[in-house]
Amino acid sequence: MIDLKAYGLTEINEIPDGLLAGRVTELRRERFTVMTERGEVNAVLKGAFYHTAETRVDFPCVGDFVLVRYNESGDSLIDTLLPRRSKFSRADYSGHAAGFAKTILEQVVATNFDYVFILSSLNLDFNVTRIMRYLTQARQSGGQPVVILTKADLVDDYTLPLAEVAQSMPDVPVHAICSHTGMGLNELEAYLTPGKTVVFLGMSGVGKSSLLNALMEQDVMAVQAIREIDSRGRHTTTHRQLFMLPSGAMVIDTPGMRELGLFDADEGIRIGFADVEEWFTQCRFTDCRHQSEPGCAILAALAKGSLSHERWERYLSQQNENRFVQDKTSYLIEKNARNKYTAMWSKQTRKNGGHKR
Ligand SMILES: Nc1nc2c(ncn2[C@@H]2O[C@H](COP(=O)(O)OP(=O)(O)OP(=O)(O)O)[C@@H](O)[C@H]2O)c(=O)[nH]1
Ligand SMILES: [Zn+2]
Repeated sequence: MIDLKAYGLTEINEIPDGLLAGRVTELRRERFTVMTERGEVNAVLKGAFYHTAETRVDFPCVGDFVLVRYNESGDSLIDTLLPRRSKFSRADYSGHAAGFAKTILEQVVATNFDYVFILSSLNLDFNVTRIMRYLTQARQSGGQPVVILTKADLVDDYTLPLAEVAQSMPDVPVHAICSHTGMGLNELEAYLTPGKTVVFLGMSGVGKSSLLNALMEQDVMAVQAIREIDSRGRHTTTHRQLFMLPSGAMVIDTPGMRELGLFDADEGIRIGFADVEEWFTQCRFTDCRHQSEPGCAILAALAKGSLSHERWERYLSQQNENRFVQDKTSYLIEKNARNKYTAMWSKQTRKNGGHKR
């Protein structure tokens, strides 16, 4: 018998006959893995979910507590979604579920977590404003925010950024860690107690997989460098989405949670490149692609030298990854613009005898 308290189930009213309480540990398409007191079961939703759900918000996701009708010889049936104490959701434009949902505006990506670890890297792109924006998001989710400054080994002195965060958000705990050496991980033990659940929020590359691996004491997630080499995708070792740590705490890591980080990266770019985006307001056409349009303020600024080529290129490439996640069409338009621009510029550079202007 598995005690579901270990999985974070706190209170439960009387369970109707024939049903078992459980927690969703994995979700792929419409197939669920649910941990129950009888162990892990495969489950699908009972039909009523599809008939009565207004939006996908009403569908169970990873982290949810549910009641299942246990089936010994096949799929169990998820009968009831229990109330959530916290959740993260994202806008969903996929339309996959259009057949049974009227409006798909929100897709829940993780629920019933106790802590939101806001990860931010101490090297290059350390940015307190961005951390504050994540903090707002974390507070709205219902989880308790904790700021984690990663890659402490890459800076000479992390006490300054640490103090800066502490001063800007006095009521939020902040810790500096290094997942490679294990430095600072002991400070996280206070949160990672049995039955507690954590989610990680933060931009791509801040070290979410690395921290998860360090806490799991084994490689359950491929970190970026490895991923590029074997190109087999993110989940090389396991497809688990709710991880039980050796400490008895759990980490929810769903693709949707990772996308939240990317969405926010867009705002980070907007702030970091406000000077570039300022030019857009001066283009003659509001839908200017800044390629060859007449009256394009970007092209004019580039020609005059009031906007440097390097900065424009950096802006375009930073938009890149983020766009791809948000909207594949605009990503392709952007990519096209970038290629054209690079080709044009290198032609020009060659004309100038190899010197970039
Ligand atoms: N020096 C140093 N590098 C680190 C540390 N943690 C992570 N990294 C490196 O940072 C890169 C990104 O790490 P990941 O753990 O894949 O980052 P992520 O947040 O999971 O990225 P996404 O999967 O894109 O969301 C990798 O090259 C890691 O080796 C650290 O503590 N110190
Ligand atoms: Zn323009």
